[in-house]
Amino acid sequence: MKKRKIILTGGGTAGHVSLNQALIPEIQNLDLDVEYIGSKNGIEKELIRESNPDIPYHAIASGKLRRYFSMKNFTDPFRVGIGLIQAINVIRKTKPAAIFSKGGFVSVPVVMAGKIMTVPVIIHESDVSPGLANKLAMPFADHIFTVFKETLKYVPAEKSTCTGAVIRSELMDGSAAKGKEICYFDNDLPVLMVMGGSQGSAIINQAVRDNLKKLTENFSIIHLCGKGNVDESLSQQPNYRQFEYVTHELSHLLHMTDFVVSRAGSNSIFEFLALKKPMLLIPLSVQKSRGDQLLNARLFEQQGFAHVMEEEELTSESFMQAINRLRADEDILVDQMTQAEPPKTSYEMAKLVVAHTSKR
Ligand SMILES: CC(=O)N[C@H]1[C@@H](OP(=O)(O)OP(=O)(O)OC[C@H]2O[C@@H](n3ccc(=O)[nH]c3=O)[C@H](O)[C@@H]2O)O[C@H](CO)[C@@H](O)[C@@H]1O
Repeated sequence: MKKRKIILTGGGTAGHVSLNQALIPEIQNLDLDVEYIGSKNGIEKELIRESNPDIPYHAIASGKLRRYFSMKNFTDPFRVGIGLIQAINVIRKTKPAAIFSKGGFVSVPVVMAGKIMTVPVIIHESDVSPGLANKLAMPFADHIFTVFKETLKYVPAEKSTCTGAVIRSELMDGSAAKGKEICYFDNDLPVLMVMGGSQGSAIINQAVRDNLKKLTENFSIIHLCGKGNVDESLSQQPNYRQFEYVTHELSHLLHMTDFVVSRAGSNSIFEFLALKKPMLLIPLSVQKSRGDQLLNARLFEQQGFAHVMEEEELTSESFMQAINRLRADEDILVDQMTQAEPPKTSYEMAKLVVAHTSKR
């Protein structure tokens, strides 16, 4: 008998893809097929091809929805229109039982196409405040899942559920010994991981490199610095390893990590929470974003899971002070994190998604 199928969509940054990557094998285990709609050149194409090469990937045209002036603002609506027609064609051919959208610009025409073709649409919002793409998609959605309960005040309550965070199961199964093999650190210093979100953060990279001598006297540093941001002149620096972006290695690196400095993207911070890593969060500022990371970070701080430093407060000196304070508060932070509600597994989340599919 032909299996029912779910179309997943989402892209632009890894934060809009990583949940989908985790859900794909679980949905397959629940005996449904999965196909993906993403953009032609976005990070989702690369990530899905690498983690789930067995599923069909349909590339559609997508336009960015900018809040600022750009000449592309005049051409991108046409691209969104083309994307909509392409998504309708994919849905017509594949006849999915549901569409699950993780957000990002490419997901908007897919969600609209789902509504037009009367396919149940579920959207997922990871941040406290919904992103622009999800805001546009909400009227077309049958159901909305949120990670934070605080998000329920920004979304239509009658069709929304707070599910809590979902953690990729492989992240829980890392090995510190394998992490040590990857980094070949030759000391017993505590390990500090620096992650500037999936794309790296110029301002955090600078703060680390400005303080590298002092930092490496006290820590071994794993620096996830983003594509194109490796500084080759530092490749021989003792106790310091740089990576543009890591995939399957991440679980091992996290298991050997004692402290984290990070942006405050929703997926990352819940991963650190699940693994009980004391974290210093430096969220993207309101000047550069809608302020979603600031809200995520402040909620973590209020619950005693994290320390927060705003970009505007970041100097070489304040950075070192904040790291020393993080180290001093290790036990208090770990204790609070131990009391946090455990995250959902990808399997539990996949079951929730499948429960919203149609019978066709
Ligand atoms: C600039 C921007 O738009 N940022 C948004 C984006 O962030 P971003 O894409 O950085 O998203 P998150 O921090 O939520 O997730 C990043 C994911 O990438 C993974 N990872 C990261 C580095 C690495 O080397 N390897 C790796 O696997 C992390 O483990 C995590 O699962 O989506 C988040 C979730 O909607 C938002 O909160 C952010 O505001």
